[in-house]
Amino acid sequence: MQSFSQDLTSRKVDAELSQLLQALAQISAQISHDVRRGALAGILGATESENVQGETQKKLDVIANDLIKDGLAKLDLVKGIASEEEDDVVALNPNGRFLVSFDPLDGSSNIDINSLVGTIFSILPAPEGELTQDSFLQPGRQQLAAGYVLYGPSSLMAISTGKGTQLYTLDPISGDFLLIDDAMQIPATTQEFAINMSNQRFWEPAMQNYIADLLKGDTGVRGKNFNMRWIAAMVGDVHRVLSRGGIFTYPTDTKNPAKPYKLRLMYEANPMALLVEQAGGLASTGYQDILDIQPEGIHQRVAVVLGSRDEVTECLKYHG
Ligand SMILES: O=P(O)(O)OC[C@H]1O[C@](O)(COP(=O)(O)O)[C@@H](O)[C@@H]1O
Ligand SMILES: [Mg+2]
Ligand SMILES: [Mg+2]
Repeated sequence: MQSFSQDLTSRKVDAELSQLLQALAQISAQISHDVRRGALAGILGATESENVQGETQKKLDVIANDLIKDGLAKLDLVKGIASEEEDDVVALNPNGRFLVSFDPLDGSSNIDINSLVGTIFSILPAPEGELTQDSFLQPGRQQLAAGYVLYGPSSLMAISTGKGTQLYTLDPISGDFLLIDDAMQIPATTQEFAINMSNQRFWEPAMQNYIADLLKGDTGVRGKNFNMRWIAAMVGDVHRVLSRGGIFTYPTDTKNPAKPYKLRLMYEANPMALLVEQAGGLASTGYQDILDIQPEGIHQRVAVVLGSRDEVTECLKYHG
């Protein structure tokens, strides 16, 4: 099996981008090690602080954030970072070629129940001049690379540098990620959907009608039965979609009018959209391809509908 670094070389990935991706892989291996030790590594439970989005930070949110921030600071390649757990952008090397946005720990509510969590990241080219939030506000199509690491029964890493989506598994003995799928492909059709059904009454009519037709199964217009899954960690739900197909959505809702969307564009939706598109799937807000959105803020939230091409297309018909 090829190691991650061998695979990047054989794909002719730019040497510095490759170095940055390998650093992210190494840091993730460290996070994986801490996740695996659980209570023994002192990672469980909450801190006394909140992030800029008003969410209580879990200890592992902060530990993972600091591991990534400190690891990237050592590299000299990164001009700045934007993280779910940092209010503002953090400047690193003024001459760095890259910007990295990341969700250090996705699925925070799963940590204390020993369920799936992961890390999601997105790499953009660094514009000239002083680093500000504006430096990051580039549409997702500009991403040079994106990936996630899923800390599950085994730790897996999915990466795209814009030429397909590759999957690697962590060998916990050597600490290396090894290539296990060099071209992930999402089946175009599916009978599986993922949505937080408890928000049903708050969705807009388009989503209400689409899900209602899935629930009618072979007695309704879809003429087939659907199964439902919800891991409550986007990284786990998207990994399932990449592995065996499906549709995953966190749609617009009116539960909290000040917060109509849940998922963050820069470090959740954009990187996942690149991985999904590069594996033959679609990623939309319901009205626009996620990768075409012109971002307006580093912590901006968006509606997300992604997965199997034909099923996402079906869902988009309801949106008009
Ligand atoms: O609590 P809900 O409504 O099930 O939401 C789950 C969603 O929230 C998230 O956990 C948000 O991510 P964070 O844990 O990084 O804040 C997504 O990964 C997931 O899809
Ligand atoms: Mg998240
Ligand atoms: Mg998070």
